Amino acid sequence: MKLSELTSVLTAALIDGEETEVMGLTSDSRRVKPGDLFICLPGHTVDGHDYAAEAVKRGAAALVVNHRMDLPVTQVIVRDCKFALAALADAFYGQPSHTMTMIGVTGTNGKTTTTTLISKILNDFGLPTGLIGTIGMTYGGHTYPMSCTTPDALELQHSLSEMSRSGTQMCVMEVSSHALEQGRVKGTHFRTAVFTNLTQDHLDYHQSLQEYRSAKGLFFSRLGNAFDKDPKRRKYAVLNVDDEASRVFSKLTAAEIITYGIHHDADVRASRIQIGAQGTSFHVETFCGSADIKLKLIGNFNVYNTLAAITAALIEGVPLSFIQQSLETVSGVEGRVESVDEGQPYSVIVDYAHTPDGLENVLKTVKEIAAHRILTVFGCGGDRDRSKRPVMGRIAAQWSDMVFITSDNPRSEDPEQILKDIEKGLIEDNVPAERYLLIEDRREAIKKAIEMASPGDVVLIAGKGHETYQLIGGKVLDFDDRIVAKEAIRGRQ
Ligand SMILES: CC(=O)N[C@H]1[C@@H](OP(=O)(O)OP(=O)(O)OC[C@H]2O[C@@H](n3ccc(=O)[nH]c3=O)[C@H](O)[C@@H]2O)O[C@H](CO)[C@@H](O)[C@@H]1O[C@H](C)C(=O)N[C@@H](C)C(=O)N[C@H](CCC(=O)O)C(=O)O
Ligand SMILES: Nc1ncnc2c1ncn2[C@@H]1O[C@H](COP(=O)(O)OP(=O)(O)OP(=O)(O)O)[C@@H](O)[C@H]1O
Ligand SMILES: N[C@H](CCC[C@H](N)C(=O)O)C(=O)O
Ligand SMILES: [Mg+2]
Repeated sequence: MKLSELTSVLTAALIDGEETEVMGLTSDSRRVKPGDLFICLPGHTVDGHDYAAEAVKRGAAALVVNHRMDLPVTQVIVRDCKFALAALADAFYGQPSHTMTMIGVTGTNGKTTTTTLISKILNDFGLPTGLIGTIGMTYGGHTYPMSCTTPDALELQHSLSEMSRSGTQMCVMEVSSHALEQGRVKGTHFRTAVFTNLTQDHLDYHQSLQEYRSAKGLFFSRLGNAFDKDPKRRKYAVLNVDDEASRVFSKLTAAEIITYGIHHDADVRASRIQIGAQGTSFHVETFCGSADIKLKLIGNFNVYNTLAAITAALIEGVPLSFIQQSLETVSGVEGRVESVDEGQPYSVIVDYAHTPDGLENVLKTVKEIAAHRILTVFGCGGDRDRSKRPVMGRIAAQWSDMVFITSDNPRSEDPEQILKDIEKGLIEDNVPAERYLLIEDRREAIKKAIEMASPGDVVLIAGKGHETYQLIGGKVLDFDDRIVAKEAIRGRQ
């Protein structure tokens, strides 16, 4: 593609240098191939401008910069390189989000679950639907790994173009607060933006809960308009009425607002909720009739995730009776309240709860189904929100009979210190020392919990869900809670 053709999407750009052919786009100097356009991004750790010379050495055909650099290549000078990246990626890959119907889901918890439910319903309905999120990217029956829950604009637009080329008509994706703040989804045209909930997380990155909420709010303020001559271009904001952040988001958006919830009046509202060890049932009243929903998923929080999915599917014109049937056949979401069953007389559940609210919700659910004691194994990620550690410690102790505090991706931090940060919450709450153990090695912690389980007990292993690794120092070690738990159960038998 000619540079001038590509940069025509940038209104206020100054081109300094000769016309050139652009073979590819990249914002990482280590990945530059001859003929690439290198976009210099100011990051949180380093500034991409400092790597422009390396990019040129590797054969970059031109640079996108926010100030002219003393380098012998054509330069596109823009005010905002991140905006330019999003606009150029969208144009270079042929505006793939315009060729598919895009549904995005944001919120602290429930994004993976809700996106999985929406894509299941739409695929069952015969609409080929792709999925992008924490577990990876799925379309056409294959799953591909992704770098982040929400990939950066380049990886995203490239992935969307592949998806679209394969005949995928719709795409459901998780939209993280990091992505919104960094403009990773700028240039992606969503029809529907879904909000699950907002509770504490990522306070390492966003300075306060207000800033975190503002980042989420960007999804709704950027969404677009409810009124368009073409019904396909109308925008919808699907909001959880029981979460107070929805009131803020409803004021930010020009899209049509459709609400769901349990405790307040909503367009899609659940009642008569029954939660059991085998599944959940509830009645739903919607703007398209009512139905009784039966799920194999357990937990009150999954009622919310399901209501969000029902609302998004109704917007796409899927009949409620069809949605009801499709939901009945959802077997579960990988690593979310997933049972590890080796025929043992106690239950073992692996879950991805890694926030205070997530942990409290899953523990409340376990409490409802546990015949006897609850033994919880969990930790907190290194290089992530430190303030959530004692809070999660307190919650774990409040809802469990025995707590095993252990490692969950310590990354560059000292694992022992993370365990101590969690323990502070238990000490402040005067939790007796015999009710918890600090075991740095996660394998040992899981083994110990399983050894201590009696018939009727539930061992909850939280935080890593579907993850198949443990990040320690700079190392990525193989680790899967489900496999380790199975080995421990078999070892005990
Ligand atoms: C905090 C955060 O989000 N960081 C992301 C950010 O990194 P950064 O700003 O530090 O980038 P940087 O290292 O300063 O580099 C700046 C620029 O220089 C370039 N560079 C850098 C070095 C070099 O040698 N050459 C070079 O060209 C880089 O490619 C980049 O373009 O931009 C990078 C490129 O897009 C991301 O990979 C990186 O995500 C890191 C890996 C990460 O861990 N992110 C997590 C926190 C995250 O995004 N999580 C959310 C999920 C959260 C949730 O909802 O639970 C997600 O969406 O996954
Ligand atoms: N609606 C919800 N409200 C509160 N907690 C939830 C909700 N849905 C799921 N959870 C809990 O949070 C955990 C993570 O769920 P899920 O993976 O769906 O969330 P996510 O938002 O995608 O997380 P991430 O930010 O890591 O991508 C689950 O294992 C469960 O314990
Ligand atoms: N998307 C979340 C996942 C956390 C999962 C947990 N296992 C951890 O590593 O902290 C994050 O990046 O903060
Ligand atoms: Mg997720």
